[in-house]
Amino acid sequence: MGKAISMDSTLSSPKSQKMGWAQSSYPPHFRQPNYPNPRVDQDDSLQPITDSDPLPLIDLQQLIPEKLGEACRDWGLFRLVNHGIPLTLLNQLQDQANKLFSLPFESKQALFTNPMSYFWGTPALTPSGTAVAESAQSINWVEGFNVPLTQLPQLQGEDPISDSFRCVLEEYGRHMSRLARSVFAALAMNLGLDPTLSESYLSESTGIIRVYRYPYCSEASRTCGMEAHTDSSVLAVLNQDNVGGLQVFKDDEWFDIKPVADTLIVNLGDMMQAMSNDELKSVKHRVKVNRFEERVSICYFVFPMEDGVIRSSKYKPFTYKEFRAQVQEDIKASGFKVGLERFKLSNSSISIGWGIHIQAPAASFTGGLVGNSSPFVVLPQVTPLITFMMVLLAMFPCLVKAWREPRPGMITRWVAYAYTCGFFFGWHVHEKASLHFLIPLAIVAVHNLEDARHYFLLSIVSCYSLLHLLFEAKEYPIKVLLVTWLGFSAPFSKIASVQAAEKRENAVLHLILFNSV
Ligand SMILES: O=C(O)CCC(=O)C(=O)O
Ligand SMILES: [Fe+2]
Repeated sequence: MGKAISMDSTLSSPKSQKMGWAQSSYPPHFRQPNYPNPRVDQDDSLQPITDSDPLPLIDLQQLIPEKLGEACRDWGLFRLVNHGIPLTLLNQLQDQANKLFSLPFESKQALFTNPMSYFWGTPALTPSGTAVAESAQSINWVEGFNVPLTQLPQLQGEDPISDSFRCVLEEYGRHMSRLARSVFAALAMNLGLDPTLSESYLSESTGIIRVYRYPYCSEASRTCGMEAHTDSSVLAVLNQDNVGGLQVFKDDEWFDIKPVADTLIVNLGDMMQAMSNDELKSVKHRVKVNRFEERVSICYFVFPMEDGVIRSSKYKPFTYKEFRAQVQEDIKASGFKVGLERFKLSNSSISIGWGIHIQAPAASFTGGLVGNSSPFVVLPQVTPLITFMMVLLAMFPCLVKAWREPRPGMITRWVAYAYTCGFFFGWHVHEKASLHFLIPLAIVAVHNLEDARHYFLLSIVSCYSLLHLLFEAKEYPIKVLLVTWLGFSAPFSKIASVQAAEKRENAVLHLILFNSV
């Protein structure tokens, strides 16, 4: 990389940003030339923890899995204290971020290239770091740098700003991995997760750091720094400056997550929720913008292995790669992330083991328990179009014959045949539909022994297929009678057909004799 960045001397101080002199460092969309200078009399120091802070507090030096689990079940996020990151490093990181953001807009675009990137207006990025093009574009009042930690060495070069940024991030990244590992291990223990899965469920090599700046905005009440969302990661660790603006949604209310000195915010993402079978929450959160001050935050995200399968009793097995692709598809199509809902098994889904889930069809008034589609476990799903083609194909010989030699006397027979095809191959055909072909067949059976034979066979099939509809105890005798009658009548039908065959043979013999005489 190593590009030398020329900096305007008035832009070199982060403080100059807060005084509103540095509009040229903002993406053009965020520049507000006529807006009065932001207030400069803000107290820059972070506040200590107070009793009024409702957030659960977790001490990393004394990590108690039960306490951690409770915080994550209840809030899906917590404030982390005693995290072991030196205060000097945290301050250096904030300083470096401020310096980087105060570079002219064009320089920032040039400085970070694939797979690192500079972005603005949306936090939704593709794996290569470019913004996902949303169909319904809603601008988020934010700019940022996306840095996959494994790519950090790429920032090494002669440019002093990006180089010092790299050094600080490398050290910070190591702390983040350590933190994520400890928190995940404690949560996994609390959930009773299989320890052999840990490696694929939390892959430290996937760690990325996002550094955000939320410019001040005259229309703060109508502008979103970052719209409400859940994170796709396993865990996220947020490090915010003293401005504030982060909010979480809990019990139908938005709570301010106040900046507190020397603490970090850890929040759970969608992957953690799936792994925990929805026991833990991927918390919904958003960022508000400030009318007078810009805000800087540094967020670390860690994900599962791309191709590792996540198994859960609440979701279909999926890989993080599939999840990410689905999120991007949804954002492109509708502007919104649908997230875990896309992979959810419905309440009527039954797990039969070996990772196989069957969607149990719901009973409906018209469809009965059969429903419109009972999914197969192994076979491909049959669609109405396929069944339509099958019915047409089965009817084809009959249709061709009827077309070539139209015989009105045969119409009942053909109707019976067409219904039989529909019964065998049609879409959502109930057993009772066998009456469709049995009734016309009964009519033609009176005149033709061949048809009578077909009628006899099909009426047995039809009667047997209807037996399960007689499920009440008092209907049992009817079942027995039906089966007995069918069983006894079979030999008679055989005798009748033999007699008929004999008659036919005699008739042919007579005919032959008569002709020969
Ligand atoms: O800037 C923040 O405090 C939060 C950022 C965030 O929620 C995200 O990047 O997903
Ligand atoms: Fe987030």
